Amino acid sequence: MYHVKEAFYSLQGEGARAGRASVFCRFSGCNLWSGREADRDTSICRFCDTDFIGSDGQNGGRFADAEALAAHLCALWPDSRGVATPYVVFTGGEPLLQLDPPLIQAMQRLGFEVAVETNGTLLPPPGIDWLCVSPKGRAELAVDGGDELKLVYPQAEAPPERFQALDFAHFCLQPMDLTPRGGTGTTLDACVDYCLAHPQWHLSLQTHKIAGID
Ligand SMILES: C[S@@+](CC[C@H](N)C(=O)[O-])C[C@H]1O[C@@H](n2cnc3c(N)ncnc32)[C@H](O)[C@@H]1O
Ligand SMILES: Nc1nc2[nH]cc(C(=O)O)c2c(=O)[nH]1
Ligand code: SF4
Ligand SMILES: [Mg+2]
Repeated sequence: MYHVKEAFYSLQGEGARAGRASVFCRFSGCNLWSGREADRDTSICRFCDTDFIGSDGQNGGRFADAEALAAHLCALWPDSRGVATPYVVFTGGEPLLQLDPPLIQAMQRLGFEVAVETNGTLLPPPGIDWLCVSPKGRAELAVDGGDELKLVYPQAEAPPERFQALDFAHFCLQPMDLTPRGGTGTTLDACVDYCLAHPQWHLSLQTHKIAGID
């Protein structure tokens, strides 16, 4: 059984593939935070901008098997008449608590490229087409390579230097949105300064928030 908080069609807002049309599947639950505000300040990950509790969001629900969830997600992709490869982004919550080879293969049989956004604490199943890892300072990293390392910056316990020699094709620095913790704005200026001083790192803005889309 897969537990899905919500699913929607939008543009990938972040990272090296920002701007690409994508079906998002947001799984319920995370291993680094319960999702309850009362637990935020004592959790391993404390800056999360996402509600991933339950399965009550848009197009959310519980799905008995990979075929049922794959068909549900496929129906969110527009008729692109073969000119654009369908793209699904599995996120959460922590998607690697639930994503398995049958679901990856079911999406690929339907013609989708499969992307994942993970906190990097769990080993990914085989077959993922685009792996984005976003390390969290208080959590041990279990993944040492992938397509994209997307670090939310700054995190006192996760300086970029710790990750720069890992086996990733893209290194992205993403400003921390401070509003989930009751602040205002983002840490954009600090990210700009770091990327200027360390050209290995590319700036990743959360462009969906700028565009006002999901
Ligand atoms: C909500 S997480 C879900 C996937 C996975 N649990 C993870 O952490 O990568 C999706 C992405 O949003 C990033 N993110 C979460 N809260 C953020 C914030 N306050 N500001 C900027 N990025 C944030 C995460 O680091 C991750 O790259
Ligand atoms: N548009 C959009 N792009 C995203 N990229 C990663 C997201 C996530 O929450 O994992 C996300 C999201 O929530 N919305
Ligand atoms: S690991 Fe990801 S989903 Fe979990 S609390 Fe942190 S940012 Fe949110
Ligand atoms: Mg998001």
